Amino acid sequence: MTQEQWGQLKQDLLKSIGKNNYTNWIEPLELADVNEGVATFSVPTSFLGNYVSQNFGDLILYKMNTFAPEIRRVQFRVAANSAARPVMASPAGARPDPDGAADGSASVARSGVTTDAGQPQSASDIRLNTAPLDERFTFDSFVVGKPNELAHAAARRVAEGGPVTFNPLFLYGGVGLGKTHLMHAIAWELKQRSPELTVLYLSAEQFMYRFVQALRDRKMMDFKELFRSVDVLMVDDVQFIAGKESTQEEFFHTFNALVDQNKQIVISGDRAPGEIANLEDRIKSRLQCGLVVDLHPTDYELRLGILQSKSEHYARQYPDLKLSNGVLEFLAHRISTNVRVLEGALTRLFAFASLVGHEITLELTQDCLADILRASERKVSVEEIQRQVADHYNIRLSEMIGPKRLRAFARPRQVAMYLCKQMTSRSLPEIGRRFGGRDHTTVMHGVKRIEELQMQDAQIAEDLEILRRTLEG
Ligand SMILES: Nc1ncnc2c1ncn2[C@@H]1O[C@H](COP(=O)(O)OP(=O)(O)OP(=O)(O)O)[C@@H](O)[C@H]1O
Repeated sequence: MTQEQWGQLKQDLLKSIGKNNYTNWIEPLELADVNEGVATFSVPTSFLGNYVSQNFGDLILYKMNTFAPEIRRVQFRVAANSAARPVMASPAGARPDPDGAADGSASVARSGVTTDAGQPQSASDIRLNTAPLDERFTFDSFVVGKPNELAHAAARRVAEGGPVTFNPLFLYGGVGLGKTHLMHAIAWELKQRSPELTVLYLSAEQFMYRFVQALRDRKMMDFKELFRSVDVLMVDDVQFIAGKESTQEEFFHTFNALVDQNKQIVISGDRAPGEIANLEDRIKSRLQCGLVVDLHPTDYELRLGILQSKSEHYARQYPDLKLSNGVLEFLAHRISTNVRVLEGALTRLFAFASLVGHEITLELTQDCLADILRASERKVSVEEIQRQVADHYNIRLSEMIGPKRLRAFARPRQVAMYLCKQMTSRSLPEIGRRFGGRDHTTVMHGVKRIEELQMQDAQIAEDLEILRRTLEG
């Protein structure tokens, strides 16, 4: 593998991974040596090497193999003239610079956002496994609704910078409701508005990992200096330190030192501070000193908003794909677990539809997401739907299921069929059977008719909304 070939390969990588990734991660690499099937790259910082190894290692190896099939492995070494020093001995070495700049300074990183992913190390010369902030997690991409509006407003307030009004900001909520997203959004915004600030974002697990490492390497002074010299400290998933006494102790001192200096702290947890078991009382009370805000479980409107926003993104990515009316509504109704699951469902749906080159219809959605839908299925039965709809329209159950085609019965019947299709995972033939043994094409026609009507007829749209809410309990 020659330097010239590596040059060509870099151009190839630029096309595959985009300019930003290329500039941040590939440009700083130098091909140092290829020996006995191992290609060694020299990197300016251990962070960069570790990140590239994890995220692009396979791709680089794959592409190298097109020139040099004998290469079996790629590895990354911190350049001898760079600071190949323990990360904690020199905080700047721990700086995962999203701009990809080589870091040669020995003081605490300024104008940078420092992040840690908290995974174990993968190479002996790389002390910390760090990761940049997720580019997707910004305020722009965060959809605001009733359940998260307070948390969002508080996060915005902190992200504006300026005098610290509440310290700490404590964000909590269940799995996948946007805590990490908001933390990253604050960090991005601060970085943009006040590049001179040092913002340190890390998980509580990573805090512990660094602490333990510092103890082991007798670098506690450096550790303390790093954590006490930041302008903004953000610690994700604080519940992790529960039950870990020495880490709690150190966290407590760090916390106090920063509050004394009037530095902003943002913490997230999976529950309110007072409810985290095995967390020292003095820490609980410190965490409650500022503003504690809750990300509530999503409601239908928020889920729909998030789906709409994400599907706009996919529409740009897959411009030829059509999305039928009612699909997003269906998903927002049926998947109420958390946003992560909702996002995963949409990603799979678009990827699948683009593979088969088919419009995203309700049928395709149900096929493609059968497992997710089953897992989050509400216990609404066809019978319950029929009963509720009959009640709503003041007709008898026997009239709804019976053979009469009078409009006064037929329309409620179609509404009920539509709701069965939306709210249960029953197939069209199954639904047909439960509506007096009707054919699946009759059900399909009914479902289509209601899909059209709800766009044109406000009364039908309202009926559907009321019925859904009642059925969801
Ligand atoms: N309001 C929202 N608008 C847009 N995307 C959201 C929203 N809430 C959550 N998400 C997305 O859902 C996914 C999960 O969110 P996030 O990782 O922030 O959850 P979390 O609360 O930190 O979960 P965990 O407790 O598992 O750490 C992310 O991809 C995030 O972008």
